[in-house]
Amino acid sequence: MADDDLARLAALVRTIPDFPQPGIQFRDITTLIADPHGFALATDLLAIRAARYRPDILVAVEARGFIFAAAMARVMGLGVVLARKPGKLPGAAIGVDYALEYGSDRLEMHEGMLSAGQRTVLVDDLLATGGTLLAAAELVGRTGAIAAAALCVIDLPDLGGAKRLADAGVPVETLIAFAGD
Ligand SMILES: O=P(O)(O)OC[C@H]1O[C@H](OP(=O)(O)OP(=O)(O)O)[C@H](O)[C@@H]1O
Ligand SMILES: Nc1ncnc2[nH]cnc12
Repeated sequence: MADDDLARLAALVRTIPDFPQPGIQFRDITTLIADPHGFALATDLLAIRAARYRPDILVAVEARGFIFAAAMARVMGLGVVLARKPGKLPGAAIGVDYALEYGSDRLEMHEGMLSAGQRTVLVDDLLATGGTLLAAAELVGRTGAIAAAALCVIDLPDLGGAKRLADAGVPVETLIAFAGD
């Protein structure tokens, strides 16, 4: 993977200060998603890395994780299980509450979507504190399936998410990082 490619991806992410609250540098990936070359490049690089973990299925985190996971799944010939924000899933679901860089939230997954021993790769757009992906990994673990890795486009390394996930036994791979916020 060329450094130029990664620099191109980083340049497509827009930074919006003080959103959603003062002091947060919001890394807006919508500008990368809207760029056809940037989106294809990010998706292809994530799919190549995800394949190394030999997943049977991808687990996508709402909302922007859905976009990347869907495109990766097409490249990889896999399906996608959705980890959704509360109250969205129509069937019986399991849920995990978690803390965010700002506030708190909950992820839910339909029961019966994963089976014991199945290998999953978790997909989201951005890793900050790691709370969201830890919650997704906990949901996967409750089903008996394996969270083999987590893949994101962006890492905010100052918030320590990669270490929290590694400590929980889930290696994280990211394409680009923004530090010093
Ligand atoms: O590593 P963490 O500290 O958990 O933060 C990362 C999460 O934050 C963002 O989503 P957000 O919670 O803003 O929700 P949204 O995708 O529904 O907008 C991002 O898309 C990740 O899912
Ligand atoms: N700084 C940030 N930018 C974009 N998404 C985020 N999710 C959590 N922290 C974020």
